[in-house]
Amino acid sequence: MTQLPLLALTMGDPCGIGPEIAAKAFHSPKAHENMRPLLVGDEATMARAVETTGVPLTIRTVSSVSEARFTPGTMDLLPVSSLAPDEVVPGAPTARTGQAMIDAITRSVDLALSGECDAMVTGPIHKVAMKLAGSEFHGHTELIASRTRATEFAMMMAGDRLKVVLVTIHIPLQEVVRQLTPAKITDLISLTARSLTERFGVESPRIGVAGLNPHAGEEGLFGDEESRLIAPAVETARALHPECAISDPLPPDTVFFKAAEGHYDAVVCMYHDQGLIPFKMVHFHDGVNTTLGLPIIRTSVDHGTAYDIAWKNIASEGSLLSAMHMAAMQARNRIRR
Ligand SMILES: NC(=O)C1=CN([C@@H]2O[C@H](COP(=O)(O)OP(=O)(O)OC[C@H]3O[C@@H](n4cnc5c(N)ncnc54)[C@H](O)[C@@H]3O)[C@@H](O)[C@H]2O)C=CC1
Ligand SMILES: NCC(=O)COP(=O)(O)O
Repeated sequence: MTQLPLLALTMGDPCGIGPEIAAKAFHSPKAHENMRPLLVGDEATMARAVETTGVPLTIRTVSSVSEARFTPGTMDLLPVSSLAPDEVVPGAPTARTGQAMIDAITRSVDLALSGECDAMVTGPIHKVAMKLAGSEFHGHTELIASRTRATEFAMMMAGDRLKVVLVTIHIPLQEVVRQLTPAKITDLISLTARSLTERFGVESPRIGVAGLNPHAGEEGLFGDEESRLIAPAVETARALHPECAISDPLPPDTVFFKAAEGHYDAVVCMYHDQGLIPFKMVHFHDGVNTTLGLPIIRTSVDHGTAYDIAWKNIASEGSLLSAMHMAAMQARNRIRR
């Protein structure tokens, strides 16, 4: 990469806060520090977002990436949909608004796969809107993995103090134990180790592994998943990654504060909220969601569509700016290696 990393940003669900935070982020001087952002989305929706937020930003539509100029004060926008203003009602997604947000994602994936951009950064989408548009996928992670033909992928939530990676993602709690296997846990630890090195530049990763049960099972008194599933997975992962320090299954109530104090580069978590509750307590306004294991770089905001405050000019663009900077950082690390 001879130039600054080029990022394709999706506007997210038009009925949520995505367009507003994109307008605010593009207006921020931080959006042009060491990167070149291009918005992929809907022109009329973005024009309304600029008006709603009151940011002095000129929208410049382009028909290809090569036409973008990346001038501060200007948003280069590659249109992929043409929603009429009255089609976008805050908090009320339709099949058409859902399709518009999906089209922005798929176009950005294709730009990243073809090398026309160096990374993609996604705005928040609503899972119901995906369903209304007829998508078979629950969220970005599954859609992007399918389009890039990735078979081994994972959700990492990343911030300066805490990084968590999830063995299981969007499934009911009662399914979690059924879906945990030593092979799945080993693969996830292994993907975390490789990604910390390749994407984050950590040469000898220190990985904390959370247990599942209170007190990590308390020697079998409160459950045996630690000894039966997690400890064997850790042993295999240690043999595969002698360069890493991988913990035993640790009590989940203390592993996160130790990680936030710098003892671990990432914590492997057994289920969604085990990782996301401590993560959002620490990093709600600057945290990033990034997908590991893809052939492209993808980061995202850590929050959702916030329908309750959509189009009210309240939403913070902090997480989106962090996601942009993390995408640029990963793109630079990939080139360096
Ligand atoms: N990256 C993505 O696309 C994500 C999408 N989602 C999806 O978003 C939808 C709504 O999810 P919820 O659980 O309601 O979470 P949410 O993050 O949309 O909202 C939770 C609370 O945080 C507030 N909030 C969220 N983002 C904010 C921001 N930037 N500034 C200020 N306040 C903010 C909201 O107003 C609300 O009170 C769901 O469909 C969920 O699956 C959730 C997380 C990430
Ligand atoms: N809890 C994170 C979340 O729901 C985001 O999912 P995705 O759209 O990034 O797959």
